[in-house]
Amino acid sequence: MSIVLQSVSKSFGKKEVIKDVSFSVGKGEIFGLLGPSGSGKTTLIKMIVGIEEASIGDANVLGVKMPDLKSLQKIGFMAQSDALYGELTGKENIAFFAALSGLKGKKKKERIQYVMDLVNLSEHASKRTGDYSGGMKRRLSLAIAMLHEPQILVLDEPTVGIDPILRQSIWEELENIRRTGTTIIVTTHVMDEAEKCDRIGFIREGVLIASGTPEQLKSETMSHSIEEAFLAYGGAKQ
Ligand SMILES: Nc1ncnc2c1ncn2[C@@H]1O[C@H](COP(=O)(O)OP(=O)(O)OP(=O)(O)O)[C@@H](O)[C@H]1O
Repeated sequence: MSIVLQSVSKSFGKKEVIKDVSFSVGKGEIFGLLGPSGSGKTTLIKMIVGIEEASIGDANVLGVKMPDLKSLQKIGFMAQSDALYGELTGKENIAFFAALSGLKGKKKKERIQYVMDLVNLSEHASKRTGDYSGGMKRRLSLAIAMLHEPQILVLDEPTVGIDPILRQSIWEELENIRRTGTTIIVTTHVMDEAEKCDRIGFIREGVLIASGTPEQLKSETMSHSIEEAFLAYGGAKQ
């Protein structure tokens, strides 16, 4: 298993925002965390990346208990807001992050070209990112998260603010990345995106109320859609 959460709880002060959550994600799997705003999705993935530490329980990534600095090499993280330098071009931004991750010379050049092609940004590489559209910025952030060939890709709402056509293209990119054996965990509150995941976890008020393949979750609740299934498990309206 690439990611294993065992009875993880997280409190901020007296407020427990994650309550006894357990799930695991296998190599090459796309796992979606679905739940309304404030349900705890970001906090869960921050514990997987090691930005937050579980108050109780263990978050393990590739067999190592997080947080663990060395494991960061193996994880690509795309946060909810894009951390780009608006004055720099797409290529300069990506070269900056490539240098930070220790890539050099020919390998660096090759990786930059590869990830820029993967997210369809090569022809915009010389434009200032300050002039990029929201979707282009998200795609550049995705390219940056993938630069160092991470075994695990953690994406917090990668398609928020992106139109349906671009969203489709990002999902096609995720499929391509997964085919290379990369494990992907993604948060969303878009129901039709959840259908594209191999398995989904429904989160409500810090509790994992159900998990399984989209088909399982729908058939167990005799639902026609993921949204219906979410409501049937007791999830709140989006
Ligand atoms: N550093 C923090 N200190 C205190 N409370 C926090 C902190 N981070 C998150 N929370 C609280 O934890 C709860 C879960 O937040 P979280 O950001 O994980 O939700 P989310 O499901 O990712 O929401 P969204 O979809 O809006 O990003 C919220 O009530 C939030 O206010």
